[in-house]
Amino acid sequence: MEPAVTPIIEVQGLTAAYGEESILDNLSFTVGRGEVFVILGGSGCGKSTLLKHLIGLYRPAKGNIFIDGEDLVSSFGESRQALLRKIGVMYQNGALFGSMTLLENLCLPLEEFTELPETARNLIATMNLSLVGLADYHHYYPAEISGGMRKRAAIARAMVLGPQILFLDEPSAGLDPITSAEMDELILRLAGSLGMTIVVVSHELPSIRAIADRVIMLDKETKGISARGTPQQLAHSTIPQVRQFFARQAGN
Ligand SMILES: Nc1ncnc2c1ncn2[C@@H]1O[C@H](COP(=O)(O)OP(=O)(O)OP(=O)(O)O)[C@@H](O)[C@H]1O
Repeated sequence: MEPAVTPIIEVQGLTAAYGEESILDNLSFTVGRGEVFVILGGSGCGKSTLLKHLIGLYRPAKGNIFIDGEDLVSSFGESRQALLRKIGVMYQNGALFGSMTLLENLCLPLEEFTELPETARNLIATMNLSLVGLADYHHYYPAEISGGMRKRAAIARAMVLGPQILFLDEPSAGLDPITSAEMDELILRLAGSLGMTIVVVSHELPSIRAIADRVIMLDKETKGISARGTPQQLAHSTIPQVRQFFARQAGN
């Protein structure tokens, strides 16, 4: 028998609410190590809400989240900090500091969270910029580079502390098709070469088809997961709503 592999993320019975209003109800799923896992769904179905729970920004109304076998929900203090260090996040708008160069943006978390000397910090920051193809741009300010490059720089910053899991909120949003395809290639390269687990919130179906090992599709009506599986499985779903979602994009 194959040894059971602990999933890197395990969500059990997650209910998420803002005040009295529940947005997600009793969600359970796992993300395997090294997977590119996509959270998909229409506007307002709770994708960002789920992401914010997975990265520890919000605590669930009910349920458990295990990261690398450790309980995120009840963690606190130093062990919570250690757990959160396993996670890197790229927010939808990148959120780089405009007054700092790309290198300075990447050095900032290293200054804040490590005791490394400046030369080591610069080396790690430069290495991470190289990983996303921006080695030659380390002295540029965010406003001096394109939107796609800013997103790649934001991914490099999310990786600079060496997380095991990378969360990307809508990495292709607002990018033209070519730049979006380059973003897909980058995601596949990071997962393939570095073995990172990457959780992507997206509703860009061409991109989902290109990158996803597995997808969960959230449903606003039921507040649950309406479909789960590989993109190929979802394209042949017996649920018309899920099938239509994929078919619509295929016609574009
Ligand atoms: N901080 C908040 N307080 C109260 N309600 C919120 C808050 N954030 C989101 N919501 C509500 O929760 C629901 C889900 O929002 P969420 O942003 O998670 O959806 P989404 O799937 O990411 O949507 P989109 O694709 O449009 O970004 C929406 O009805 C939204 O209005």
